[in-house]
Amino acid sequence: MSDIVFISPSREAAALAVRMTAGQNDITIVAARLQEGVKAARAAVENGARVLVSRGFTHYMISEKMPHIPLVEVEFSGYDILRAYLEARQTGKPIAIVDSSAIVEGAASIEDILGIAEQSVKVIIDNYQDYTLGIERAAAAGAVCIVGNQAVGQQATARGLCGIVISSGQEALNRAFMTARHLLAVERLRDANVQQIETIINSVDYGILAINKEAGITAVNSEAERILSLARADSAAKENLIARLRQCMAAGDRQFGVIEKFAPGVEVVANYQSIISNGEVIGGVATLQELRHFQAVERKTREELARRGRVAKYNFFDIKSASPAMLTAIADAKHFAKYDATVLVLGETGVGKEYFAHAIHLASSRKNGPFVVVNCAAIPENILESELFGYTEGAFTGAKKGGKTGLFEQAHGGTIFLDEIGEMSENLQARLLRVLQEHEVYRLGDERVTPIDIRVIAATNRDLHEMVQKGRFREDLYYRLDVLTVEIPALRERKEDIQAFVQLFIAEFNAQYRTSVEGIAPAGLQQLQQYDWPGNIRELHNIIGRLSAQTADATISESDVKRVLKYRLRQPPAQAVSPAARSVDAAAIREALVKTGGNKQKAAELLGIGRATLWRKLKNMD
Ligand SMILES: Nc1ncnc2c1ncn2[C@@H]1O[C@H](COP(=O)(O)OP(=O)(O)OP(=O)(O)O)[C@@H](O)[C@H]1O
Repeated sequence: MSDIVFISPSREAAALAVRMTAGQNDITIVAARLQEGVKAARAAVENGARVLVSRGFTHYMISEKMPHIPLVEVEFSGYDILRAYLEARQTGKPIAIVDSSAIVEGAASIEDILGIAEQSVKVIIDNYQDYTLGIERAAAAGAVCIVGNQAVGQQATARGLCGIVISSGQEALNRAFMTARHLLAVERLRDANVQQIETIINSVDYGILAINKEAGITAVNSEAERILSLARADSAAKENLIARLRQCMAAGDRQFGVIEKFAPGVEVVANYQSIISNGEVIGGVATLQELRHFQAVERKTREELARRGRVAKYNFFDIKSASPAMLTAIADAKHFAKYDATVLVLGETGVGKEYFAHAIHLASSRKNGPFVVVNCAAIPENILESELFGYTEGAFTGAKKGGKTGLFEQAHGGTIFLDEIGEMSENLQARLLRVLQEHEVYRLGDERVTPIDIRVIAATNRDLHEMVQKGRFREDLYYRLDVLTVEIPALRERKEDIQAFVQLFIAEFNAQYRTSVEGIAPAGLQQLQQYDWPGNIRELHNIIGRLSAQTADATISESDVKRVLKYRLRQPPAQAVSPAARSVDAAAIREALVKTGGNKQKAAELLGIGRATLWRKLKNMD
């Protein structure tokens, strides 16, 4: 079956159409009239016909019974009527035309041309069932030769009159077929559009349900069907949804984020929106998403942030102490967390400044935002600048295609932790000051400013005040940073915490190394408490790691501890020493690097200092 089907009420027209379309297979011709014609039309559509063509009352009946199918009417042309009249005139009998108003009115001008207008009878019939009546009226008016459509012609002949059939000629059929082909092209275009829209609405991961002005559903995607089927009373949920949508349409507005309870345990976040065309509400569309989907997305976002190291891991629960100085620091930090202001964390290397930064972020209103850690000493200055501020494509040789978002921008809505702020170059200090003052950043190579909403937590083990006096740190930046200050005491000032850390770290390494160390001998603990801990908790952590790996027994003995501490580069001093004396000197660094074959990570561990601290010190060594 072709896409176009011509249901021809007349056999002659059907035969003509077959001749006309020979060699083309886009039109199928079926000869059938009236009820049979409708049946044939139905069968054609069932077999895939997209456009129908018909004529006269058969056309009229198909259009009545199948209003949604594109249907073209073969209209008689002036030639067709003229041909019928010429044939009628040849009989020499009184002529009448019996047909629909369009044909009868069209015939009037032809009668004028032929000069037979005066004597001919005109009968208009508006319903195909009226044609018998029409013929009788024509006969009563004295007509013998009856011109009309196929049904009229045949009926007149059957009544003993002379029936002349107006049959569609080539021109009328040509015109009808051209219109049908054009309609088919439009249909195909519409199919493609519908297909495209259907694919789009089915590819989104939320439900879409649209209705027209009369509340008839015009679109529903598979996700909407799935969500609706979750509600056991499926149709009730749908009714409810449509009622809500109609309310929204009546007001011509939209409602976003409405939580609807569809069924026990099934909550849906719905958005309702009116569809407005030419200032008139012509429908509405609802989008639906299960609440648990949002929760999953939020979880995924957090996981993604965690994967990229953009999430804080420690909170105040992880920072415990029995030392009064430390308890003060914790209380200060908890208090400051509530204010959305810059915090400066001071303390020697390895005291846990970063732990504090994590905890402050998680106790603040920004806890769900990103937490970005930047170690200003670990990254060379020019790289640090592009890392912090980002750059546009082509900003410098080697700039990544598409540019890069800076860490300040990545921290938007959250906190950026600038560790080792004392190591920042003057240029970067100036740029940071601007960020703190203006709350905006410029990417390298870009004129445009990007507003950002971040909280800065800065940390240093340097004496910033002294650096300001020596002109090595900007005074204005120092005063901006030194507002909410937390000072973390060194481990040697809180020896009461050593035992708890030892237990904590033993458990950590047991899990990591699959060992089963149970504890430490009191004399061993005493040794640890006498040690100076220049590398603070980080150093203690490393020492316990080594002891856990080396100890063969369940308990770490005094001699184990002594042996490990003996290998420390600096022996524990008898009493507290000045900060200058505590610092790891250049000779010790060289020795550590020699011992570790130049491995900086291992050298830092051996020295009990952070890797970043080692890099910084190396930078300052000649
Ligand atoms: N509260 C704590 N609980 C457990 N371990 C801790 C704690 N605080 C610090 N540590 C240990 O000490 C190490 C150093 O901590 P952190 O990085 O926070 O110190 P820091 O003061 O920022 O050091 P640096 O100045 O060298 O950057 C951590 O990796 C961890 O092993």
